[in-house]
Amino acid sequence: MTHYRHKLVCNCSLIRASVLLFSLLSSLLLLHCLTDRVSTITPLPASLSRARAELSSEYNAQRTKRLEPTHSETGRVENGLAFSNSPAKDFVSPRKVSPRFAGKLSPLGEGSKKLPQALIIGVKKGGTRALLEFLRVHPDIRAVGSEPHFFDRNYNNGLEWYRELMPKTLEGQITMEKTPSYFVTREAPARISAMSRDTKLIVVVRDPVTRAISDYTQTLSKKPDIPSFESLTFKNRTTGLIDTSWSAVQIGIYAKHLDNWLQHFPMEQLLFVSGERLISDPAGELGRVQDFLGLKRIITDKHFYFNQTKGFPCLKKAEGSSKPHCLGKTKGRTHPNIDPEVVQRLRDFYRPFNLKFYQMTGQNFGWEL
Ligand SMILES: Nc1ncnc2c1ncn2[C@@H]1O[C@H](COP(=O)(O)OS(=O)(=O)O)[C@@H](OP(=O)(O)O)[C@H]1O
Repeated sequence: MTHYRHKLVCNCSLIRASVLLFSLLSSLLLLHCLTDRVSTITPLPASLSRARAELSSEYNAQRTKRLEPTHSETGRVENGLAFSNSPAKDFVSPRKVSPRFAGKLSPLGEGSKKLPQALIIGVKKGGTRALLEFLRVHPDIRAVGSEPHFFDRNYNNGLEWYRELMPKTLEGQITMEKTPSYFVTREAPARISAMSRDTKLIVVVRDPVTRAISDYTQTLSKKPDIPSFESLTFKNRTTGLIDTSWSAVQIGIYAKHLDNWLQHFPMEQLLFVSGERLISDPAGELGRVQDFLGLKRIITDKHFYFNQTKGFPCLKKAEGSSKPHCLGKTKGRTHPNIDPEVVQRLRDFYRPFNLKFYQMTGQNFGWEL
């Protein structure tokens, strides 16, 4: 009996020792794995990366807010382009990140800066800021907040300079930027094609007459002493000859500008977004854009509400935020009243170009002709 009890005690100690040894080994193994995870960050499979990206979306938005330069009236960069999207100093362990602090740029700073695969190339005052802000809600899109003006003003800085401006992206995410002046820049198509022949190009177009008035309203807000819209429209008011060298008029000759792009890109690589429908049916236009970019239709009706005070659709939640977000007060300015005769003269001027543009794009934009 004593012998049996002794044997039982021995067995129990042996089992206890084995359990202890096993748990010690498991802890060591776990520690090793964790160390390995931090020192060598291997890219995650696309689906996992995306899931993580979605989880960390707010974190990124908060960072982006801190890092992005402020925009001028025109949405142009005021404090230079050299801002960074590199990981914040206030490192947050991914396991500690609550969904509230999620971001497409993971707190580990994963991903890499890539040249854009898609660009919003125009048109000025078409609604380009609204489109970009709406698109940024998509977890598979990462965009530069400012306008880089690389293919017009900053081309001599080189592609590496341009790439440095881009936010980091994970596998499967699309890098984007918007610079509305590209559409009217003669050299832009060849330069973009030299970067990549596969670049997807998005153009937000708006009735050229309203666009011209919007353009003028913007200039007037900065230089209140400029001549009237009516006098700037004409080379000679008595003969009624339109001044096509005035940029406010020139930009709206869409067919002419498009012709230049078609020398370098096939039509399938261009998408035309209606600036008017972007206001009346933002989800509808965003659906087309997501399809064009080969993305899942994530941005839908549920993301928008119509803000009566602003008079425009706004986001229920901006990228990574839980708060409603409308564009700033430089978007949706009140236009001055323009002499109806001048407006009519401009409509007559644009009619043939608009018809040509409808024909080229195979889309009827419904502008008053
Ligand atoms: N959701 C929403 N909120 C506010 N504004 C909106 C929106 N959607 C389109 N728009 C129209 O966008 C026009 C400005 O166009 P852009 O952003 O392309 O201007 S810019 O070229 O970047 O300066 C701006 O032109 P104006 O109304 O003349 O100010 C707006 O009509």
